Order: sequence, then C-alpha cells, then structure tokens
Amino acid sequence: MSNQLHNPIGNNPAGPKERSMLGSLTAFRRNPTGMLIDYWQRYGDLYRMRLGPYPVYVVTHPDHAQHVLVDNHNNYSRGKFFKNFERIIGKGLVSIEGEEWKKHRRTMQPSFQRNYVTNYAEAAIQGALRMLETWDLNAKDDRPFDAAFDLFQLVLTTFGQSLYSTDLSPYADDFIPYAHEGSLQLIQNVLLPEWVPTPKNLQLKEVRRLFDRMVAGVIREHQGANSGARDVVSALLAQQSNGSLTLEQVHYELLTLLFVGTDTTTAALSWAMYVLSVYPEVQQRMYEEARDVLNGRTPTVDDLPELEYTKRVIQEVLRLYPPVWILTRDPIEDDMIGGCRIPAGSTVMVNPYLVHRHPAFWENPEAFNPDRFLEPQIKEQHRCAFIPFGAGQHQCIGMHSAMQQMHLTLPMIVQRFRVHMEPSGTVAPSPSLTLHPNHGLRVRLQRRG
Ligand code: HEM
Repeated sequence: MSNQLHNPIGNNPAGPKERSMLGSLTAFRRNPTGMLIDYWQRYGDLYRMRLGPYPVYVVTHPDHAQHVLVDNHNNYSRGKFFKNFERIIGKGLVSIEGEEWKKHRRTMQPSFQRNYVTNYAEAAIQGALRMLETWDLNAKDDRPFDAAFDLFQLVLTTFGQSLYSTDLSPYADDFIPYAHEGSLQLIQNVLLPEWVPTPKNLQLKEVRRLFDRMVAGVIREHQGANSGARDVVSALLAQQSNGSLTLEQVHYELLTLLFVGTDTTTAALSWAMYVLSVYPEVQQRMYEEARDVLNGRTPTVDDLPELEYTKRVIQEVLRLYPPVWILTRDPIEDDMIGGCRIPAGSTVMVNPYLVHRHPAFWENPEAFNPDRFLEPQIKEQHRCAFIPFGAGQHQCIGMHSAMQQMHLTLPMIVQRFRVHMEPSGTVAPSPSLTLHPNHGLRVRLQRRG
C-alpha cells in the first residue's frame, strides 16, 4: 500500500483519467472502499477524482486530515455533500454552520459531557440484559439469528431512554430498516435532485415521514407532561421557550441526533461482534478480563477503567471499521495541502477508512491488534491518525455515550456466550453513509457454563 506523501503533477494531485460525465461515480457506487483503496495505491496519499460534476480531493494522510479538520478549519464549510443530509433530517448540527451551529452545539453539549453521560449507563445495562435474555433462548435452541437487528434495537431503546426520556422501542420494527435505507440512499443518490419523483426519492420521503412522526411524538410528550426531565429535549425546548430557537429547529436537531446517533453505534457494535467471532483469541482474552474484573456480576461504569483490554478492542474495531468512514468539507478559498492546490468550491474527502490504514502510522495495518492502543505508545501517535469520531470543532458530540454503551455491552455478551458467525468466514464492509457488515450479522451463540 502507498505511503507516499503525495504524487502531484505540477501542483495538481494525481488522479484517474475520467472520460465519462459521471467521473468515478459508477465505480464509487459499486465498491466505494475498494475503489478508494485502489486509487490510493495508484495515485498516492492525496488524489483527485470526480463524482459526477464535482471535483473531489481524497485525503489519506493524518497531516492533511489535521490541516482540514483542525488547523485550517476556518477555510472549510461542511459543503455540498453534508447538505444532502437535509433531505432526511432537515437542518441540524451536521449541516448548519457558523454562529447558528455554535448556539445549537452549546445548548446540547451538557447532555453529552463525559460526567453527565454516566447517567445513561443504567439504560444501556438494562437494555443489554433484556437483549441477552432473548439471546439465551436462541443459544438454548442453537438457533442462528441476525444480531445486527437486535443490537440496533438495543441502541435505539437506550438512546430513547437516555436522551429523550422516551420509550422508542415500539418504533424499532419500522425505524431500523428505514434508517438503513435512508443511509444507503443518501450515499447512492448524491446527484439526484430530491424533487425528481424516482422510486428512490419517494422512498426517502417515506423515511423522512416516519422520522418526523417519531420526533413530533417525543416533543409532544415533553410539552404535554411537564415531565421535568433534564434531557436534551428539555434543553432544546427551554431555548425554544425563551425565543432562542424555533420549534422547527428543535425538531430538526432531535431528528439529527436520532439518525446519526443510532446507526453509527449499531455499526460499531456489529463490527465488534464480527471481530469476536473471527478472532477467538481476542474473544477469549475479553472473556477472561470480564471474568476477572466482574466475577459474574453485571458491569457498572465504575468497572470500565478495569476493563481496559475491552476498550482497546473497541478502539481497534473503530480503526479498521470506522462507522463514519467519510468526512467531507468544501474549501471556501483556494487552499494548499501537501504542496497541492485545492480550489475553492471543490470537495475534500477526509477518509478515516484510509487514514486508519496508513502504513506510515500503523504497522501491518490490516492486522487486528488491540495492543496498538497500549499506553504509552498510543499517546505518541499522530493526533489525526485515529479519527473515528472526527477531530476539531465538529468532533462527535455523542462519542462518550457511544463508547460507554459499547464498553458496557461487550463484556456482558462475552461473559455469557461464545460468539460464532453463521456461516463462518469474512464479512465485507457494506458502505452506506455508515460502514456496516454486509448482509447483516448472522451469529450462533453458545452459552458459557
Ligand atoms: C460509534 C458511534 C459513533 C461514531 C463512530 C460517530 C462518528 C462521528 C464523526 C466522525 C463525526 C464528525 C463528523 C464531521 O467532522 O463532519 C460525528 C459528528 C457528530 N456525531 Fe457522532 N458518532 C457516533 C455516535 C454518535 C452518537 C451516539 C450521537 C448522538 C447521540 C452522535 C451525534 C453526532 C453529531 C450531532 C455530530 C455533529 C457534531 C457537530 O458538527 O457539531 N454521534 N460523529
């Protein structure tokens, strides 16, 4: 794999010769991760391609990621691809900019602070216990099943109770396939104007209607019950009462959190289950850690610092399978990255999937090795070599709650079961907006004695 800094022609990055009007869009739709890696090998660390009419510069080197996301972020807007999100979730934290973004982020931040997030642990644990009860039955009957669906249900329910003080479980059957569909359409349909009445656009409208109904219900419950809840819904509604936000803005922010918070955490948990099944030695070490630290108990947040191998497994899962595998920004003025000119109005794609595989920063990058994250060496790693939650001002607001949920759930799983894939073998990533294992995650569980 390439480890060149860049491979420019003059001060233009190299890239494929694209004769079709669609540029590299067809190849991107067919096999996005494969295509991006192939171009990386051919054209170096910073390359140029076209997706339809849009010039895109793909960034794979941590220095360049840091330049775009952190050091020179003032010269970058979220850009045209993030605008596309508005088709499903309206104008929320992932598409708004400037002062409006700052105000919204400030309003929501307290609900996501590391210390506050510990309040969500109980919902995550109780949800996991319920899920494991049904898994017990599957194990008893030796019945293979799609764990990805159950994990999504767990994440949705925990999300609802923690952040919205609402039981979202009745929506799970509709929401889960719709969230997958929405995520897929957003990446496959980047060029299709939303007013064109194609079956896919009509499907997107239906997805949007369900999401709207869910969020409208959550807001109504909060307004009607005077619940006294101190959740993110109440924080946003307080700003609406004092005239700082409109009800529509509150609605869109809640829609945004729901869409981006659940699909991502589910993808990460699914990849973790996959990893347990293909690396039995990793599963065994996690089991031994859970056995020694918990001695058969259910974990609490106080146990998390002791479950340190599990944390490294989660980090390694996020390195190889970053659920948010593409971040895009548009330069406002012309910029220079690694000696190459990046024109205003184009798009820069910072690609965690590639950054996390950069051979100059990760030895034997395709190997699954949680010990890469051992201290002190990980402290010396480039600050943008590992960016599953992004970097800079737009860094994920939900990262502590997502990490906490994974860190609590995985020891509970390995404590009770041995996990096997059904059928065994490797699973390819299926990239939509988020990176999921393709064809779900069929597993067979064996109860530990
Ligand atoms: C494993 C789970 C998750 C991953 C991998 C993840 C990843 C990311 C990444 C990479 C970004 C940066 C986007 C950018 O720079 O353009 C981001 C932003 C964001 N994430 Fe997450 N996320 C996860 C879970 C969550 C959860 C649980 C929530 C909410 C409950 C959430 C809400 C958001 C929001 C609102 C933003 C936009 C922040 C802003 O621009 O101010 N995420 N996430």
